[in-house]
Amino acid sequence: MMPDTLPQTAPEAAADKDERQLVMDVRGLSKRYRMTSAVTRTDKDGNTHKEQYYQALKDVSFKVWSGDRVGIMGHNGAGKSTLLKILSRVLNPSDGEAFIYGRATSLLEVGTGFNPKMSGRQNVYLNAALHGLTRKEIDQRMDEIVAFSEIGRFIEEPVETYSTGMRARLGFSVAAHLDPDILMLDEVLSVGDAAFQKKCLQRMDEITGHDRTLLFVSHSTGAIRRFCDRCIWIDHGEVVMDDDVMTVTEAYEAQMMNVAATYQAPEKSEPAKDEKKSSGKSGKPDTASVLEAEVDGPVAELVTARVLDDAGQIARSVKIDTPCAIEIAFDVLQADMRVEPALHVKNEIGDLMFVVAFTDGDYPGAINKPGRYKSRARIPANLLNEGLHYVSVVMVTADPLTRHQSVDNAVSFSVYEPQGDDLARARGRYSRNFPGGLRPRLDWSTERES
Ligand SMILES: Nc1ncnc2c1ncn2[C@@H]1O[C@H](COP(=O)(O)OP(=O)(O)OP(=O)(O)O)[C@@H](O)[C@H]1O
Repeated sequence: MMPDTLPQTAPEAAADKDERQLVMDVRGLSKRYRMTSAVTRTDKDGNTHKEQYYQALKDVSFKVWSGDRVGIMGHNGAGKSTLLKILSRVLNPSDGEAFIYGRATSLLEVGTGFNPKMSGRQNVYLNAALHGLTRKEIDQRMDEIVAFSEIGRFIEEPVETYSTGMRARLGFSVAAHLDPDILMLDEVLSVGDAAFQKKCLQRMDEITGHDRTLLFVSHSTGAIRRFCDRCIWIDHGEVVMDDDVMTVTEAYEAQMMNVAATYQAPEKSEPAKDEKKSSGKSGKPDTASVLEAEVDGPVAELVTARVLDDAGQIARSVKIDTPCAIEIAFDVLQADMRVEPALHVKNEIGDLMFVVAFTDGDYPGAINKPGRYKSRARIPANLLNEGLHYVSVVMVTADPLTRHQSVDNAVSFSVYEPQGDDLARARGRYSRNFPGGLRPRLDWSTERES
């Protein structure tokens, strides 16, 4: 069993990290679920075996210090919710311990703890009291909790009449006003409507800004980057990485989503890899009216491609409000063939976002000499939407437009939105996820006319 309140002076509590207080000490947590019937499971090495028990967590250990904003991510069924349930004391571990030194509030507890027959208001009293607030403290916060939840007059109705979203809104509202030292949230952003998400996020900012601690379970690298500074990656019940948020989310995207910011042409003797198919006369171009090459021998060949950030460093992830560049090196192999590269940019579900033709007026290839050329195309800040982007490189010659080589998904990168100035990031006051492939920031000017 986990202590409800804290041993305030655990040995580790004195051994602060950067002078900060230890607020959570998770030691060797394991969880085995007993299955009602034996099931066949496939482990991460691809071996299948029959099991009566399912090991959802294996020897999970980590420490959290005050002010840490920890994202917990992993594939479906990785064990994230199981971990959060144990930390929220909704579930007992099979092995190990989790000490919490501070007042922890979990949306899980608050939301699932509602009594369906009681009104929203009664549930607020009940839940807030269960978390140690006095009647006077609850009275002081009640209006704010109700207003924040946007439940309106339904606050007097029984919770069983609420939609899932309303329940989640009230749950978050109570959790967020309990003044917790540690706030634990499980995909809160996926429930409730999108406008409410923004309020939750702002509130998370407010309440995590003052040395409060956040544990946030999510599938979304974007959400974790926005709200966390550290990330724990759980895979098949085990911690595979625990580091700063960019290091972990980039590694996650590289492994789980094949994001790769560099491309190197295969050795001549090797066939091209499937996922980065290099095609000459075969393969379909993304645009119509491009002729296939009819000349003898290769005309041009992509040698390397890289995604670079604003500082010229290789980048697998790029902030939405900073420019980046696609840099390619290519060989022109025949004289008098004015080779020009083009870029095709797709989003993570494979929709073509746009094609960029070659527009470098100073291109030395205009003199038609064979040789190696290096070219950079700069993608402006505030153009792409959040999410993954895959860049294919195509080598063409004009008149008639002929495609000589196309390297599908040569490089990829993710665009993410950190916290900060919404007006500078084309977000304005729009709280939802932006639909559409692009998210340009246009210059608006407004005058009063009457
Ligand atoms: N009560 C239960 N009995 C048996 N197995 C369970 C039970 N609860 C969860 N599991 C199993 O434990 C594993 C981990 O589940 P958990 O919900 O913690 O994963 P998760 O990482 O939160 O997944 P998701 O991202 O899909 O929500 C899953 O394989 C799940 O099927």
